[in-house]
Amino acid sequence: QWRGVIAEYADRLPAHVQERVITLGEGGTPLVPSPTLSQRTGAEVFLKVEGMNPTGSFKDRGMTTAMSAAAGRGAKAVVCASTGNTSASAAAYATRAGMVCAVLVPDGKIAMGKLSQAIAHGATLLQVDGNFDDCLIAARKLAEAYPVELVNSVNPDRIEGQKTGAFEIVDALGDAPDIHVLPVGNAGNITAYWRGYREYAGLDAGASHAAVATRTPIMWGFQAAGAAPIVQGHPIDQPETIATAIRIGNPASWPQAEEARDVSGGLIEAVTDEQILAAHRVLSAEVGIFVEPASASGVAGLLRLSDEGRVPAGARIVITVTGHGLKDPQWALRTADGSDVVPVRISSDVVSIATALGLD
Ligand SMILES: Cc1ncc(COP(=O)(O)O)c(/C=C/C(=O)C(=O)O)c1O
Repeated sequence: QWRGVIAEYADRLPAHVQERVITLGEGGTPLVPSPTLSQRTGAEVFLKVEGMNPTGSFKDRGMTTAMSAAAGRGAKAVVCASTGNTSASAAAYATRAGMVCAVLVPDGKIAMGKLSQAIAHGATLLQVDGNFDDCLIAARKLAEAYPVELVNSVNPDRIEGQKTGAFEIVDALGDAPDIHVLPVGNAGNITAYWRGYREYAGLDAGASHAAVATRTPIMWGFQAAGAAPIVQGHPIDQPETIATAIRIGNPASWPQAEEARDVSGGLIEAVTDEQILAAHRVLSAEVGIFVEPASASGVAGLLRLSDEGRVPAGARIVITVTGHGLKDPQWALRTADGSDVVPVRISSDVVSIATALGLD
């Protein structure tokens, strides 16, 4: 029985998250080989399916540690800014911890699934007149001025929890992959994976443990073209993308993301909304995995680099797909040209149904 991220990796996590463990059984997510993407790219491609966490995204890895640390300090309330998944996760884990949860989200830019989760778990949700970056500034000021703990990925305990995704991949494959691919929004996750891979290779804080991996991977991060500050080299005041989870113009972990890119010999590039939606459809229609649009950004990037002949043949590649498709299901109900897919309405007689199914 998987015991959750803190119990499974206790010797690799700080003591202050272990005094009062708040867990919903997060982590231990599937690492699924993808013959479809392997054939398309000439590499050996695996998907780390983080939509299989308790609240449907990778955020749970960092929320168990951040909420446990807050509980250990006797906190009674937490706050976060969010494009949606952090708020869904914070609301669930705050409920588990018996704490009050306030979430600040960009007005009208949160996917319905995530909104319903935050409400279902009883969070106080404020739709702020501004974008995610404005929400994060407000949340940081609130936590400084009032007795509420900030659980965004600027909180180091979030990064500590999220690094366990890298541990699980090495534990499953026997070593680090050649290349790790993932979306980049606020850049906490690329920071966390890079930390996890380095520690498992016996570097940094991992130097006090026996190395599990013989190497670290090359890190490939992808931003949405309309929200690509790291790619452009400057903050984006009005970030725009249908991938609302990564609609972020001024990443909180910007320097750390650049360090992961540069030290690993990797890259951070942009993919268009069209490429993201095409990858989203490849995943659901050919691979069998349903993700929310932002989560397909890494697959979109890998497919583009493959088309450009930039994917090393035979490379072992892991792509983190970060959130479940149920978070933002509208994108499965639209065709490529944006028209709505309406399920066929039909009478109940079996002949009509057989005809509609092309069976007769
Ligand atoms: C599905 C999904 N995929 C990728 C990202 C980008 O990860 P980071 O680069 O670590 O920010 C997010 C981020 C969401 C939030 O930032 C939030 O929920 O406030 C996400 O929900």
